[in-house]
Amino acid sequence: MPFLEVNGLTKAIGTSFRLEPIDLVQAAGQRLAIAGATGSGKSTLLKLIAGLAQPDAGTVHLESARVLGADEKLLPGHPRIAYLSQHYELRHHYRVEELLEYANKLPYREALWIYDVCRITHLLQRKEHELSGGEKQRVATARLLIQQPALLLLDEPFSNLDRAHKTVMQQVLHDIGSELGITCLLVTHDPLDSLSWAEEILVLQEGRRVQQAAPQLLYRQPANEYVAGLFGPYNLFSPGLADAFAGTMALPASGRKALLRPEHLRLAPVSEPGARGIIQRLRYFGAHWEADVLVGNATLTVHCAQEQWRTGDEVSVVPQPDTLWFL
Ligand SMILES: Nc1ncnc2c1ncn2[C@@H]1O[C@H](COP(=O)(O)OP(=O)(O)OP(=O)(O)O)[C@@H](O)[C@H]1O
Repeated sequence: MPFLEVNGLTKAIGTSFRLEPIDLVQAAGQRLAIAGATGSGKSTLLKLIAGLAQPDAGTVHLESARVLGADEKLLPGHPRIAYLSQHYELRHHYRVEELLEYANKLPYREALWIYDVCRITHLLQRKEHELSGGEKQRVATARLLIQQPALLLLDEPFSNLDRAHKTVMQQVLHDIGSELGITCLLVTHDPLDSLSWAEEILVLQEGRRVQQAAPQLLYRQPANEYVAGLFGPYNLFSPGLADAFAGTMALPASGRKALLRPEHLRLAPVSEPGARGIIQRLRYFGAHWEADVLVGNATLTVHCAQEQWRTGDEVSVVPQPDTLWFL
């Protein structure tokens, strides 16, 4: 049996939301993320996996043993599953070391290793109110890890973090898996935050599983527009425009809509074959520029590497080979 196995997990909340039967399998050590828009059911699914809510139907097994639902136990939860909520709490006025000692089941040297992995060793003497939000989150994570879980579930670990703290948390999560051997499963409304971490991402839309795949595949070959939008900007071509582009790439016409990311298009002089258009707007994003180009009655967004273009320029929009994705 796999490390974590979810079968037909279902839950209705009120009359307006229902988590449709969800199946999922996670191997030990596999870095898995669940992504979806606000209200798509991510937290509901995570709590069901943790045994903190009661499913209407379906089962969760961890290491071959069934995880009981919240109504089947006096104290909801599972000793081998740690759950880091978005609303974790640390006791006020205590030093970090005291907060951790209280929960620690490990010899001090082993605990110190976990504090290193969580990048909090330098914070041990600080009091709770002297920590930033990102530091508090890493202390809360360490407090869970010293209780020796096999599976760490994290609800939106990157929300409300600035870029620097987000990067540290991404490194911490990576090391929790690779150095401590603890399997992590996280949920996020912004899958871009976990692209570099996750080996696989399951996407939820209105309580349904719409796609599960490696991040590269989800990014380039999304199942629908909703998945495409979760992973950043995209151009949606009408069937007519898609077929025109397909022609420039020596692909057969399909009569279907197609999707292309802005970086899969480039601007070229009109002498190059492509779709003829006029630059309407240029935006600067540090590492690249982005141009809005009017092609027929569609506005395409195109990455451009240099500052060589001006608003009003007539250009050819050229797709990169093998990037057109038909929906
Ligand atoms: N206690 C509750 N009472 C009523 N409705 C709820 C409750 N908890 C969740 N819901 C509803 O269930 C749906 C799924 O909620 P859930 O928190 O699982 O979504 P989510 O994808 O985690 O969203 P977010 O990213 O905003 O946390 C939402 O429509 C939400 O409004």
